[in-house]
Amino acid sequence: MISIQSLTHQYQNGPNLNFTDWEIQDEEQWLLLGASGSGKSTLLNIVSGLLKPTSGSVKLNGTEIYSLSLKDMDRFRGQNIGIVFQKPHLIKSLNIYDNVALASSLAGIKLDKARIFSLLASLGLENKKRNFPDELSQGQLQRVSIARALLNNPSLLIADEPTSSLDDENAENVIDILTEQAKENHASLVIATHDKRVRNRISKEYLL
Ligand SMILES: Nc1ncnc2c1ncn2[C@@H]1O[C@H](COP(=O)(O)OP(=O)(O)OP(=O)(O)O)[C@@H](O)[C@H]1O
Repeated sequence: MISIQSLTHQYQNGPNLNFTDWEIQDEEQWLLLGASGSGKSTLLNIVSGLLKPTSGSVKLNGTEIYSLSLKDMDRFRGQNIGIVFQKPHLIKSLNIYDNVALASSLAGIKLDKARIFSLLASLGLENKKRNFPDELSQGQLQRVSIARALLNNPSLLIADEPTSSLDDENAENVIDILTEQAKENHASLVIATHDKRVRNRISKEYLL
């Protein structure tokens, strides 16, 4: 379970943002909606442990994440939160298998080869393990980043605008993949978007 309480963020030379309290139960799927500049990225960064809020609390499965040291926070994030960024951010000199595997070594988790193989297979990438990022399409790269986000069995999967640059068919595929993979991996899912195509697919909404 994830909860935010009395959360605020004051940017230096920027706005003071206040976030309504939010509880996400295990395996729930939510949309994070708001106009441009309303604070979606800020909230995602706070919830994923990347940006310390000015005040308030973020709890994930009973752990107050901003009470952790930076080192413990990095490890905690790697073990509990999977993030699919707008761009895949893969390492060009590593093949697809190694790019995904990196997520477990960074989180201090023992490499589980079988899990990498099964994730890549479930995302239609079993034939791309030995290829390099340059050799894949944008849609395939996005699926690699979903595999990487899921590798450590996170309890929370976060996706930031995953459909913004996709046509209708691919947007639908990515939503199917995210919702199905979250379910299969027993993770809660938060998708930040203003894409109307996504709004028809997930009913719970947090509005900024
Ligand atoms: N580092 C910063 N310093 C000062 N102000 C910032 C900083 N980062 C963001 N802001 C401001 O905080 C507000 C929220 O920004 P944020 O990026 O969270 O919005 P968003 O909802 O994700 O927007 P978009 O949909 O356009 O990506 C905006 O007014 C933005 O200008």
